[in-house]
Amino acid sequence: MNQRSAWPSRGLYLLTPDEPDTARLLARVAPALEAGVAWLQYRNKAASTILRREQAAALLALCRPLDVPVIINDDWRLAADLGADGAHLGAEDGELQQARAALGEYALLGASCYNDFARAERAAEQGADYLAFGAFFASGTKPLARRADLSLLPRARALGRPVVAIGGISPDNAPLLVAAGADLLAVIGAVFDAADPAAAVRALNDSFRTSA
Ligand SMILES: Cc1ncc(COP(=O)(O)OP(=O)(O)O)c(N)n1
Ligand SMILES: Cc1ncsc1CCOP(=O)(O)O
Ligand SMILES: [Mg+2]
Repeated sequence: MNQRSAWPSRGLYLLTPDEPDTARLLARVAPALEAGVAWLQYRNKAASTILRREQAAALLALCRPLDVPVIINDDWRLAADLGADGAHLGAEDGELQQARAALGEYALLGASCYNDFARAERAAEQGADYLAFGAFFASGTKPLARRADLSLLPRARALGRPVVAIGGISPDNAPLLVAAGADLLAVIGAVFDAADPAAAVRALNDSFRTSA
């Protein structure tokens, strides 16, 4: 798509749930997008290679007209093949420099930094566009996720990249994270398990207005 500087660097970073049915995935994501999402990550830890390709392509088609960037979790090769807007790499997901070479200078590349500031410094040096920390709270989606301390967020701002917080984020605890320095809140369950996902998106977005 276009230049990453054109995308917002503050707001809700919505991650998809492990939804096996592509039509239903789109039907679940669309109202959330309407309610206001800064970035979307395609994440499906249960899908086959074929299904991930189908779902990622379908989400790209949905998001393009809305100018919402689509970032592919785990698999920068799939992101490159589909011309997605970026990729998110954790500790097991390959090298940032290889992803950059494949995806180009305008791709949004994210790195999981867990609770590890030194890892964030290295990721920034290696070209990550944003740095993700967490889990800050108990996550129903990923119960065994490493936990992170809130004190990382103000420190991470010094690295000069958007700071993403993840893990058990809800409208109740979101203002804490924003006040501590998170630029983007990465969320799955609080939106997709909510009775009214669009209302949950609006409530999460409110935390950027109520916090300093
Ligand atoms: C924005 C964001 N932050 C962290 C993660 C977690 O990445 P990873 O540690 O590779 O774990 P999985 O998501 O692959 O289970 C993420 N996906 N997005
Ligand atoms: C992928 C990931 N990494 C740390 S927690 C988590 C899951 C986030 O989902 P939820 O918002 O439902 O806790
Ligand atoms: Mg991963």
